[in-house]
Formats: sequence, structure tokens, C-alpha cells
Amino acid sequence: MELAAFAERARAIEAESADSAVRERVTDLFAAAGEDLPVVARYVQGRVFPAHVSTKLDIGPALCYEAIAKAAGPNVSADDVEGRVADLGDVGEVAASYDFGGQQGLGAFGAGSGGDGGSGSDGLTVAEVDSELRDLAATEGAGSQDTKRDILFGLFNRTEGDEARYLARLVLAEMRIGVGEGTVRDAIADAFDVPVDEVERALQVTNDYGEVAVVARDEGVDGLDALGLEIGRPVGAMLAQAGIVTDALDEWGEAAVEWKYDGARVQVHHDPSREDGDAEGDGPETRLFSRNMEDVTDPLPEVVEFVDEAVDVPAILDGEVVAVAEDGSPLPFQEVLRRFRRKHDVAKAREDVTVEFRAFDCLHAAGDDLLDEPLVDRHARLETVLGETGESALSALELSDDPDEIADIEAESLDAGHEGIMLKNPESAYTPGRRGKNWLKRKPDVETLDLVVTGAEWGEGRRAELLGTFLLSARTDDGFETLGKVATGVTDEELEELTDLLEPHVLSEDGTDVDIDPAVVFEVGYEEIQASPTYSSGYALRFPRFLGVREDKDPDDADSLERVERLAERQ
Ligand SMILES: Nc1ncnc2c1ncn2[C@@H]1O[C@H](COP(=O)(O)OP(=O)(O)OP(=O)(O)O)[C@@H](O)[C@H]1O
Repeated sequence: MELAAFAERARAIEAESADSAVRERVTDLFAAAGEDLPVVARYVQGRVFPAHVSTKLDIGPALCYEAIAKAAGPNVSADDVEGRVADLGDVGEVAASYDFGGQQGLGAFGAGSGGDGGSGSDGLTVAEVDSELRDLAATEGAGSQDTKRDILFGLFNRTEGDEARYLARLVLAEMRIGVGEGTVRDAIADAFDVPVDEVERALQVTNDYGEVAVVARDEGVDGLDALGLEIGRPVGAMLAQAGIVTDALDEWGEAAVEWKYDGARVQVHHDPSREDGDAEGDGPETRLFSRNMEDVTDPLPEVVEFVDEAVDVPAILDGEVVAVAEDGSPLPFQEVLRRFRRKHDVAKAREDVTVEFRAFDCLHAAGDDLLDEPLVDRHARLETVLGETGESALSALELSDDPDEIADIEAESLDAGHEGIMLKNPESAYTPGRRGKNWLKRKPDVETLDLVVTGAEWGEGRRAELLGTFLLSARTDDGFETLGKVATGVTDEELEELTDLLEPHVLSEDGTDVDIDPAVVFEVGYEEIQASPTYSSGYALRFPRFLGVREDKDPDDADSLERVERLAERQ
């Protein structure tokens, strides 16, 4: 499929407001995508790679503006592009407004002019874009930024109008044409006449919209059924809602109660047949993935060693990595995230902060996918997989229908320095990536919010080189809405780290005000949530405090405005 045809359809999808019309258009797009279906199924959601792949484009706005400016000709600078993005608020709009790479003469036959969309500026195809972007992502080392910019320039140079619009939005992860995961799932079912439940299950186990779309089309229901978990390919973590003991007992009669560890989520993939350093190079025995499916194997060698020692069957385990002090008591989870981030000097980091694994679920063991098994059975399997050697990592699961007994478990957890308890439906299946009612978390402490940084201000005087005040936003279906600024409680050293983290995502600057692409999630505490016209969400945080960066969360995992509204009502 030519990029022009894709762009024309993307434009039509974006113009629709009714969900059913969007779904129909996406269905038609999939039916027409031919051999580019896997790419198209991802691009329509603004994804370049499947979620289970750790590869990233790593293109910041500044690099993208340079590539656009270069394609636009000698009279346009990256600053001009940035200025126009600040005015128009959409990099796609800006990219579409330039005449790129001497294509002007072909303009009359350009993107969008043909009913079949096949008469693009120079026949650039979606497959070619994908191949170039893969090359771009694989570029590393010295000079890689220049190479990336050149590849991107080469692509922009071959686009015009809507092609440029959606290419720019794609590479900056700002597609936003109103196509969410649910729409893609439904459209796959409609386009290839397979049950939506089967598509949903296949998506949960593979995390790959492209693969599922192709299997649905080429192999139908049987093909989808045959898709299973694969060791080495992470799946979404099952998530919890806030809940209370009486709700759990009313609903299930009896609850499975566990300590809620204050660490960071890790999915362990272990295959003993893959020896480290084996000649075929098919990967290490154990790989670890964070909650957002990043590969965190290298920074956590002691967890790898523990699993290699304890587990001797192929397995996928779910659990938490906790940082522990010398006396064995838990340290705040920020210490764990520090370890996750560490790429160099891991041995030194390991000396500074000790981490341990706590396992609470088993998704696969010795060839059996266990997602549909009841929790209690999965837990029993987990115990077997860990065996005596791994016993210390097993999270104790107690079944109880007695609120007093559950209160005692909560007190023990808090005494031991943990966060509270998890209440789980003993009979429930494991639903990857879903925040359902079968797992409830109970934390007695005041709730915190995980919010996306969408703006900042440069400091003054001594801190003029540092970003000092951060604008925070909650997630909505269409993007992000602001609800406060956080400035206090941050040291110079922290500000330096935060500036380094955020600078690559700066979209535009106006005086000391900086507009930032949603990429970084902050955990913040607050005294109260107030209704307020100051911010676009209609709410404002009273006395917000910075607690840390949620390195393990993407903007899509940040708290929603709906949750903010619920918390505001409960105050
Ligand atoms: N025994 C346990 N069972 C399941 N999850 C646990 C357990 N102990 C700790 N956790 C952690 O609690 C999290 C569940 O809360 P939730 O799904 O809301 O994630 P979250 O947004 O990271 O929440 P929080 O910030 O409260 O940890 C899990 O992702 C996991 O990291």
C-alpha cells in the first residue's frame, strides 16, 4: 500500500466522529492493506513496533524538526518548524504545510487526489517507510543522531501533504486519529469475519496487532486459537483496582489475600534449553521485562541468577522486584526503579542497592499456558516451579472469608514495611493488560497520582539552565488534560536529572515556557483535588509534591482524568 493511500484513509478516519464510522473505515483499511496489513494495523494506532518489542525509534521533536526543515529547503530552519508547531499545536499540520524535496511539480497528482489513493507524490509505500524506520531504530553509537536525521529527511523528502502529516505524527508517536486498541480489535474481527473474543484473546497472548490481523485473515479462527504464549515475548501485566475487603467478600465469598509489595513489576521468562552464550545465540535462559514490557534483564543480574538457580522448566512468572536494606526490610520502590534504569556499572549499583524477586503468579509452566486456570491453581503451580530452592521468593497466598483475619494480614504486611494487601478472586483467570475487578489493591496511605509531564518552565538565576516547574496532565481518551504544576521538593541534582530526561521531548519554547511531548510520568502526592477553571481538566491539585519518576510507566499507563474525578468525589 502506498503511503499516500494510507494517509488518505487516515485523514478520513480522523474526520469521523462516530465510533461505528471509525470502525467501518478501519475495517475497510485492513481489508485493502494486502501484504502491508501487519504494518498498517500498527501504524493506524501510531505504533511502529509491536508492544512486546523493546526497540524504540528514539526520535525527539528536535531531531524531527531538523529533518522537516532540511526537507523544506534552505529557507526553513528547525527553529522555524518549532515556532510553527508552537502556533499550530500539531507537528503533522506543520509538516503538511511545506513543499518538500522538489516535489512541487508533481503536486497536482499528489496525495489524496486519486480515489484509490494510489497516486502519491513518488510512490513511497508503507513497506518502504517501515523498512527505513527499522534501519533508523537500529542505528546506534557515535553519529547515530545524524544518521537518524538523514534517514528521516530522506523520508520526508519523498512525501507531501497528508503523507508528511501522518509520517511526522507517526515518528513522534502522536498519531491520534481516534483509533484505540478496541477499534483495531473490532475491525480485525469485522474485516476477516472472526469472533471478536478470539481476536481479543490472541491479542492478549501475543501483544502484536500486526500478527493477529494477518493470522485472522489467512488462517481464521483455528489460526487464532493456535496462538499462545511464547517464552521471551512479554505480555501485558494484569492490573488491579482500588478496593475494600467487604466488596471482595460480598462478590467472591472468599478472597485470596497477599501482601502488596512496594517494588516494581517484573515478568520473568525462563527457558532452560537456552544456555547463555549458546552457539545459535538464541538468547539467555532468563529474560526479565518491566511492566511496560521493556527488557530489564541486564540491570537485574541477581534476579536472573536466582531464577536460573531455582527454576528448571520453561516458565513465565509474574512478580515484583523489591529493594531490601541490609536487615532485609523493604526500601522505597524508587530504589528499584533506579536499578531498572541502570545501564552501566551494574555491579556497582548492585552493591549499593540489593534487590530481590517476589513471585505471585505463573502464566506458563513446562509447556502449559495457564492463563485460563483459576488463580489458586496457578499459584500451586508457581510453588512447584519455584521448588525448595526458590521458596523464599514465593508470595504467600492465604484464602480467607473473615474480615478480621484479613485485617491481621494487612497489619503484618504494613509492619513488615510493605504497602498493604492485594485481594484476588481465587477463581479468576489471568487477563493480561487488563485492570479488572478480580484483583483489588488496598493501600491505607493517601492515594498518589501518576501524571504525565506536558510542559515545564526554565528556572531563574542559578537555575536558568534547569527545568524547574513541571506542568502535569491526566490521560483522557483523546489526549491529556492539565491539572496542576509541581515545583517544590526537588533538589538541584534531581532537577538536573529531570532536565536531562525531559529535554529530548521539548516540542517548543516560548520565553521560559516549554511545551513537552507526553513521554515522562511523575508520581505526585497532594493535599486535595479541587474543581478549578485554571487548568484544562477542570481540576487543580492543592499542594502537589513530586515523589519520583515512574520509569516503569508510559503515558498510556498514567492516571486517567476519570480516576481524578473519582478521587475528587471521594474526598
Ligand atoms: N502480591 C501482589 N500481587 C499483585 N500485584 C502486586 C503484589 N504486590 C505488589 N504488587 C504491585 O501492585 C501493582 C498493582 O497495582 P496497580 O495495578 O494499580 O499498579 P500501579 O498503578 O503501579 O499501582 P501502584 O502505584 O498502587 O503500585 C502491581 O502492578 C504490582 O506491581
